Amino acid sequence: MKIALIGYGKMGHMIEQIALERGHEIVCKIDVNNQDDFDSPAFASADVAIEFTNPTAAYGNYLRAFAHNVKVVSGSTGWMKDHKADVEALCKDGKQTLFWASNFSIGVAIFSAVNKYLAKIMNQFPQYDVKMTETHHIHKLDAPSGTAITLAEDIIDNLDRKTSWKAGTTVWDDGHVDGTEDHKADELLVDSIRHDEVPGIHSIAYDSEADCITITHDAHSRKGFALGAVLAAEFTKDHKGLLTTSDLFKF
Ligand SMILES: NC(=O)C1=CN([C@@H]2O[C@H](COP(=O)(O)OP(=O)(O)OC[C@H]3O[C@@H](n4cnc5c(N)ncnc54)[C@H](OP(=O)(O)O)[C@@H]3O)[C@@H](O)[C@H]2O)C=CC1
Ligand SMILES: O=C(O)C1=N[C@H](C(=O)O)C[C@H](O)C1
Repeated sequence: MKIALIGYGKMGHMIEQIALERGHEIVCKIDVNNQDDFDSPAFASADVAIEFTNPTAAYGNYLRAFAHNVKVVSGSTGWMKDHKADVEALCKDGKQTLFWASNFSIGVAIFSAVNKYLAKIMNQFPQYDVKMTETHHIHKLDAPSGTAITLAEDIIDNLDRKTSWKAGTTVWDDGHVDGTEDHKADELLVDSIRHDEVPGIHSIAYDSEADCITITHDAHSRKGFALGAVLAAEFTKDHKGLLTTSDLFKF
């Protein structure tokens, strides 16, 4: 299939490599310096555009792709709080197509199922309090991570004693700490750590006086995210509307 890349940074490069290995053609690569290429015949010829940029650029990129009727697969995080409703309206009844996931790795899809199941079980055990910690590289622009927010929303949907999530502290490599651990009992605290070049670690801990149960997903590299994004693009070519990983990985 023909793929356009929007954003040619760490993820864009890895997606290109995996897409070529899987026999796809990269018809166009758009970065900050060649925005006019959105209006090129090469971009319009793409079956799907794969977008990995940043929290502020993502939504505008979707609009530019939709203007040329190009379907989008995107992993950019941090834009949902401002534009979730807009995107839902645009993709209603398959008018436009966006496959978005806060995390494309198969491992996180499995981890997410375990997270939901564990949260349900914990309704029977009020002695455990739950907390989440995510760790990423120091270049990351958003905190908490998109994956942490998705996992937190899944806990809130399944564990009666938590009704919302709250960003806790962000601890930096130099020891500097932003934010506060203050939170109400019904708020799920999500802490962040920004360290070196860590690709992404998400840990959920249920702590009681007697013991602690922790589940962790630890990405060894960005390869799993990139492979998932290419699998999503292959799926999106033949589907319409607002899509996500639960449409792709069914278990
Ligand atoms: N869902 C998932 O599985 C994953 C999601 N992510 C998310 O994907 C996003 C990108 O991550 P990553 O590749 O590591 O980040 P990078 O910073 O390495 O790459 C982003 C690229 O997008 C470019 N860019 C910025 N603005 C625009 C624009 N308007 N149009 C086109 N390109 C633009 C940047 O250029 P410049 O540097 O010049 O600004 C840079 O080359 C982040 O939001 C991250 O959270 C990351 C990994 C996995
Ligand atoms: O910025 C990153 O690198 C990552 N971002 C995503 C997120 O915010 O959850 C996914 C992954 O953890 C890497």
